[in-house]
Amino acid sequence: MGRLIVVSNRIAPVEEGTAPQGGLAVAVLAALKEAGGVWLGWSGKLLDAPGGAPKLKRAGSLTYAMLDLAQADFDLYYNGHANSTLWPIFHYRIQLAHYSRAAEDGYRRVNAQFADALLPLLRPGDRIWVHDYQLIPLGRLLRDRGVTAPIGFFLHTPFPTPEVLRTLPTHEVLLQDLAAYDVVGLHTTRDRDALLAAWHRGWRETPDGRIEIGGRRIVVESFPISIETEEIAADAPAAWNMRSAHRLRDSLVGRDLIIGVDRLDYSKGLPRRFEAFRTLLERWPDRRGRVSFMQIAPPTRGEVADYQEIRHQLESLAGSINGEFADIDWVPLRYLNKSVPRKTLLGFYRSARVGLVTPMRDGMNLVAKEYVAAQDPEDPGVLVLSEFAGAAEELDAALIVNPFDVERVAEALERALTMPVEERRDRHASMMRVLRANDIGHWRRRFLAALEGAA
Ligand SMILES: O=P(O)(O)OC[C@H]1O[C@H](O[C@H]2O[C@H](CO)[C@@H](O)[C@H](O)[C@H]2O)[C@H](O)[C@@H](O)[C@@H]1O
Ligand SMILES: O=c1ccn([C@@H]2O[C@H](COP(=O)(O)OP(=O)(O)O)[C@@H](O)[C@H]2O)c(=O)[nH]1
Repeated sequence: MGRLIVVSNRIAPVEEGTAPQGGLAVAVLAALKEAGGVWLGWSGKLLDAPGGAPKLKRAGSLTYAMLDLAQADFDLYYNGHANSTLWPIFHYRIQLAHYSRAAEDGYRRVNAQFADALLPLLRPGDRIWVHDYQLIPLGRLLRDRGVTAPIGFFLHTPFPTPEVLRTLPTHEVLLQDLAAYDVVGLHTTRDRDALLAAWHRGWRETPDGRIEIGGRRIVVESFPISIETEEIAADAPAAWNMRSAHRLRDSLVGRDLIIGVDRLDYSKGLPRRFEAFRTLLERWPDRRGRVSFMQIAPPTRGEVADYQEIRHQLESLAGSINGEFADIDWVPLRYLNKSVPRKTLLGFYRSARVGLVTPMRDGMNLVAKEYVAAQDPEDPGVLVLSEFAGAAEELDAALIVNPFDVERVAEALERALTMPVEERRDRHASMMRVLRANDIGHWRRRFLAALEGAA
């Protein structure tokens, strides 16, 4: 088996002993340690005139290749086309998409820089695994440069239905870019079906389940990303005993906790989620003084105007809910604009009676899975989950809600807060079966087996 070459916009912390954050980093690091190889990504540095070649750092059989970018290119590539055009369209927020040719040119220019940086690092027998919407053109750019190695692509966001995708003026180019890969992985069958529908009559399914398109046979499959289920379940009791978790529970003085953990992104449905909590307090006045909602929302992509806008909106909503309901000894909504270490989060999840995960659209949503895995199986909390999170396809034993229906979300919260322990245990056990069968190792092995098959 050859080396594995991973390319993603961000790479996991390079410092020795730093724990990787999030499913992607955990899975990619495990795969790279197993096979040896290279992880190419943006260095996190923006320079006036970057050198071109990535900085290399070796860690055993793994080489990190870190590419500096020019500030002007980064604005067009990351803040521009990736996060102001593709991200909103892929999350069905077409009114928020701001397409510009200049931004798309910048996006393609940076993808070409990634391709040029990767070429000298490749060896015969390598397999290449490209991640996410920031790098869709990369596979075709590598092919143009003569690379014949198998190249797989995994999309971490949803893939929109054809009518929504058509709002991207250059969607045909994007579809051709995707067809240049040997394996295209998506989170859910819904995303896979959307991609096949967008390719409309240009493909046919072969008897072995592959897709023949543009004279090539490729794999187009759903590979739902997951978490380190056993590790999280094993670590959660100790995390529950950490000082931070004790401080949280002490501050609750016996009140129930509802928890939300999301990047401060408009796709996560936070304004309606806050409104649902307000509705809970309005319709069930007994809940006042007896339940607290803690929303952890680290800021993200702060240079993009729509992210600044959602931040202002939430500050105003949090203020208005607390202003209306807070008492001298109770603040209903705790709204934190900071990131919390993942280990600490496990203790918080386990302390919360309800995990509230209500994105308007989300590729997967690992927080939903982490919340479940961190629960005490004897006295588990309840997951309230949006039907528009990829995780809902697997976690159907959660209380599934439509996040556009604020009243219903409030009703689900009330139901979760009053759910008998037997029902909570049953639902939890059912979700844990799914999370054990499809953990992060399973996800990685399935994708790599498909890529190996292409080789
Ligand atoms: O790199 P950023 O711009 O700071 O954003 C962080 C990541 O956000 C997105 O995450 C997605 O991947 C998760 C794991 O597959 C998935 O559960 C979630 O639903 C997605 O939103 C983005 O796709 C990544 O590229 C970003 O690095
Ligand atoms: O303050 C925070 C907020 C989030 N996370 C982690 O970031 C990841 C978020 O992944 P998810 O799929 O839920 O959403 P994304 O941010 O990738 O869209 C999860 O592993 C969280 O545990 C974290 O470590 N600290």
